[in-house]
Amino acid sequence: MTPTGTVPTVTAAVGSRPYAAQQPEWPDPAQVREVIGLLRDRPPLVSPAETARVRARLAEAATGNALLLQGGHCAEEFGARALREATANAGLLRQMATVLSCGTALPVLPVGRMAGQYAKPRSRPTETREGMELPSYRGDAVNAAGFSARERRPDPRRMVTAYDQSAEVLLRIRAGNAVRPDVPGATEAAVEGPVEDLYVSHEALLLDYERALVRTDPATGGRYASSGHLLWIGERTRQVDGAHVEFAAGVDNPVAVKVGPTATPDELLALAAVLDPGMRPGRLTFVTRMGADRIREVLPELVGKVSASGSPALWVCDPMHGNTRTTEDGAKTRWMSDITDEVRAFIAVHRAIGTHPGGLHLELTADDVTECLGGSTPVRPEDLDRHYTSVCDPRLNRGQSLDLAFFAAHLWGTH
Ligand SMILES: O=C[C@H](O)[C@H](O)COP(=O)(O)O
Ligand SMILES: C=C(OP(=O)(O)O)C(=O)O
Ligand SMILES: [Mn+2]
Repeated sequence: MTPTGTVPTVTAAVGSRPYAAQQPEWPDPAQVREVIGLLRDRPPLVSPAETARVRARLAEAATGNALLLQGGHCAEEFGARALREATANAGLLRQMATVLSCGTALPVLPVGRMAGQYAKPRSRPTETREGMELPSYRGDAVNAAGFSARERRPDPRRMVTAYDQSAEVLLRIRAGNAVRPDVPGATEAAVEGPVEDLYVSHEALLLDYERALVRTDPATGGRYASSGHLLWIGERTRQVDGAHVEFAAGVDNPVAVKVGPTATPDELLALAAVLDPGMRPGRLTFVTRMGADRIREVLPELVGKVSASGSPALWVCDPMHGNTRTTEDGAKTRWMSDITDEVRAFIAVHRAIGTHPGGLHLELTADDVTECLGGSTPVRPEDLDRHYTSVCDPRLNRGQSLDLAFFAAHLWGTH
């Protein structure tokens, strides 16, 4: 197996507007304008009060008094099956949060990669199979995963479906927040306990969609992104002078930035200055995704210099994206041993510096998939094609997710 590397895209300014990396090539600009108009008229998916609540909870994590548990699909899909999965995944995240909270004696904020995770950055603009070259799949908000010219053609009307599907997912999550059916023994009275309401997050990648859903907070007059509570900027679009950072700087939501092993302290200091000039705990999260083989070498200097600058950024570990490997058959996978090793190193680095290891960011599903390898009921290389359904990156299945929650609870509690 070979490691799958990532290289941040180089930006180039176009006119006075910052360059937006990783955007689809929409075939019909008039249709894009029409869709943007439709989205501008839709009600907000999340309220400013909810986003402010998430920010306050993240501020507690940033000051060492809570943890963030972010998780869900790499790429959500449209359709009824995905809605059932969203309910199951929300239940799994709540269970994991309970495990982590009991093991660490800290409140754990569960945040789904859900209700908006429909756009994907890709390493290559096209994909070639058996001599046929087509545009890469960029998430259900852009095109379809099937390998035909019709399915891969970017269709802006999919952004309206992304909005509608997000609204459906949110309905289910809100219902779960009210009754919490998936936490064993949970009753209305137990809601006071370690399980928090679940909120939603996604990568703010598709700027036509995100910009169309920016709303004004009637209480403050501020601008906020109404597409999700917590938005993040990916490793491939985190250029400090790029359009994604400009977008995030212009909204009041809590924002996160993915940070890979090629990041420099100066890049993170510049991002902190642009995204969190007021140094307000809860506003900015750095999600580090270094890879088990690089984290010990790369993370200490980044954390050391950013925290020495006075930035109150929350630090969270994504042990998935630096540990992707491709099998000889071309399937992307990840080993539980690499994932747990990166989490262990993440905690050790923060403990050594005296900063707070503030949580986890995971790709997972409650379904019994065979996409990541290992675990207490191990998935073996020969199992991979038995139930591999991800349209993008390999996810932990239910058992592997719970394994990781128990492992992390133990590590956080003892290190
Ligand atoms: O999360 C998704 C992937 O890491 C990202 O889209 C890159 O995947 P790719 O290398 O298959 O394009
Ligand atoms: C693309 C992703 O991550 P990253 O930007 O860290 O590569 C992702 O979270 O699916
Ligand atoms: Mn992914």
